[in-house]
Amino acid sequence: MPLQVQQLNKHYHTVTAVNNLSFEVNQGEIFALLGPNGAGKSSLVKMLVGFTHADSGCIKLIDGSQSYSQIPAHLLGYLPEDRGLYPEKTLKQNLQFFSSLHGVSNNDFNKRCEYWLDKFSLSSRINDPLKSLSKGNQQKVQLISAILHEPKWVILDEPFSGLDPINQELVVEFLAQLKQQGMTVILSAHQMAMVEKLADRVLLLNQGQSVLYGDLTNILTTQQARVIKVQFAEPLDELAVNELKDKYSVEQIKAQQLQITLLEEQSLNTLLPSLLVLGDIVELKNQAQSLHSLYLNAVSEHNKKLKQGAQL
Ligand SMILES: Nc1ncnc2c1ncn2[C@@H]1O[C@H](COP(=O)(O)OP(=O)(O)OP(=O)(O)O)[C@@H](O)[C@H]1O
Repeated sequence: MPLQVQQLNKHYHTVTAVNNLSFEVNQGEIFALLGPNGAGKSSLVKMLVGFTHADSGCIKLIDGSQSYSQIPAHLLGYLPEDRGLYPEKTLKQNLQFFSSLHGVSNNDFNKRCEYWLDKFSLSSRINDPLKSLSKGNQQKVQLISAILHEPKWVILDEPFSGLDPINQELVVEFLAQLKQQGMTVILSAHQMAMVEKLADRVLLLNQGQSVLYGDLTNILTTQQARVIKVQFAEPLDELAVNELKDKYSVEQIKAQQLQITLLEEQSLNTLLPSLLVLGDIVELKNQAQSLHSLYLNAVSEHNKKLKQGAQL
């Protein structure tokens, strides 16, 4: 396992940014860090790249026979939260500067620069000052600057931010291509539709804690089995529905239709008798879940648990 994070903690004064976090990133995968604003994603990324240090816990990266306590600069391509290129310099000068820091030869630089600028439809702007580009196009140049040296590990903090849907799709292709070339990609993002297309595995953070973690396809399939849509023959009695709401997470979609999300400790077997009391069932089926709705549910459940814990 090339990257292992164990029981990591990071505090800023009274704020716990990362709370007892453990996870692993497999070589060659696209690993998505998700979570609401302030969940701790950037704090975690800064520790992974060695910009800040954990208060406790450990990070272990294995590369061949070497072991590191962060992702070392020579293996890393990094798109930081605070973007930092030189606005007065041309696209080529910016890209050349970052490549030279990593010792990329002129020949390799020219080939890769031409290739990626073409991919992002920026070839005609190569000699323009960066500041003359739109914000989104500047972001694309910054993405290219992070990978021109073809690092083994790529960490991208919000690569989709500020991009229109067409350019978001281009970044999806860009990331898929990095994976194809054998790079391991860790990205933080708020665009669940993009993450769903791309990510092999995800870690959803809320208030510094892990809320969902694992293989994305498995998570979506498991969750689909937990969300049940039930169609009744007759409109439902309000009091009876409220009683069901005391025991289950229930959303009344129409007068004759409910959607129930089962918690981990609940099952369809125990739910069924409570449903039959409500009336005749016409149809009962699993509801496909998007990562977006899964994210909202998981964060909301976690916030409820934290609130209940605080009240005890
Ligand atoms: N340098 C700092 N000093 C004090 N508090 C900080 C610092 N950096 C982060 N925090 C706090 O740590 C928590 C986690 O912040 P972080 O930036 O890691 O979240 P995030 O998930 O990256 O958020 P976003 O999606 O908005 O970028 C927040 O409460 C934030 O205010």
